[in-house]
Amino acid sequence: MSIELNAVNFRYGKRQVLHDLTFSLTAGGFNALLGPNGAGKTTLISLLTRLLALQSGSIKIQEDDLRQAPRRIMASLGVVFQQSTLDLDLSVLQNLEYHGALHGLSRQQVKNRALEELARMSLSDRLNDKVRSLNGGHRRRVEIARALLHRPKVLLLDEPSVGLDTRTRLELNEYVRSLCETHGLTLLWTTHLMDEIRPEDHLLVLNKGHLLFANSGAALLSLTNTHLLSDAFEQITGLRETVT
Ligand SMILES: Nc1ncnc2c1ncn2[C@@H]1O[C@H](COP(=O)(O)OP(=O)(O)OP(=O)(O)O)[C@@H](O)[C@H]1O
Repeated sequence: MSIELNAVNFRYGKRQVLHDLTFSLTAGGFNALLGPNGAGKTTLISLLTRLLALQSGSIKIQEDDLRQAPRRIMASLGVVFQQSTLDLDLSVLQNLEYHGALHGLSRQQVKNRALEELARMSLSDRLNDKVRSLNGGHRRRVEIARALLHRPKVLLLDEPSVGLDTRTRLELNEYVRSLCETHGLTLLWTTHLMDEIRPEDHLLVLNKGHLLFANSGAALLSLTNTHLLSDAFEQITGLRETVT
């Protein structure tokens, strides 16, 4: 499913934090939104999910304008926010049931779909466990399963690997990539960590609200005449990569 932004600007009060953003995402593929802290990644996700209202410019998802067809667009989006929104004292299934109900799914549908997604993650046996008992990587996977319950065409993930150790981060990244193939999803993964990115990915590099680059990782390597994406990122943003 294609996503296109055209001349999007955004201000918090008088402070402009997104500047004239025009780009599109590769349909059915892994798109990486890269940028250091404060670049505007979360603001952009908030506009796409309508948590913030668009002030100027337009966002189109598969020919639908976000302002004109918000319901249809929201039904086609799945979102994993930067801060976890799971209730730790509810079971995995209970966390999913509420979300399913919001999307008009019956309990049985939720259970079937939840089992389907959790099986893919080898977590079927944790359906009735409290989320509190899961490790960080598994909690993130449960959030992804929840975001996929209503079978969206687009999955937006806002820095999903924050707080995870390197191995868990990379496993999660690998898993999400496999979803592009199994679900035909258009994926937007935001991060500031270059080891989560591959040369074949479509990259959008944002810094201080300006789009610095929009093309493949391989094109970024060629543009900066470097061999490592981390060096290329450093060169284009003028910043060293920060690991949190
Ligand atoms: N509610 C707000 N009011 C005022 N300024 C804000 C607000 N939210 C974010 N900002 C500012 O907007 C800019 C972009 O922030 P945003 O959170 O979108 O960036 P980000 O790339 O997601 O950063 P991070 O990686 O730290 O989450 C920053 O300068 C931030 O301080």
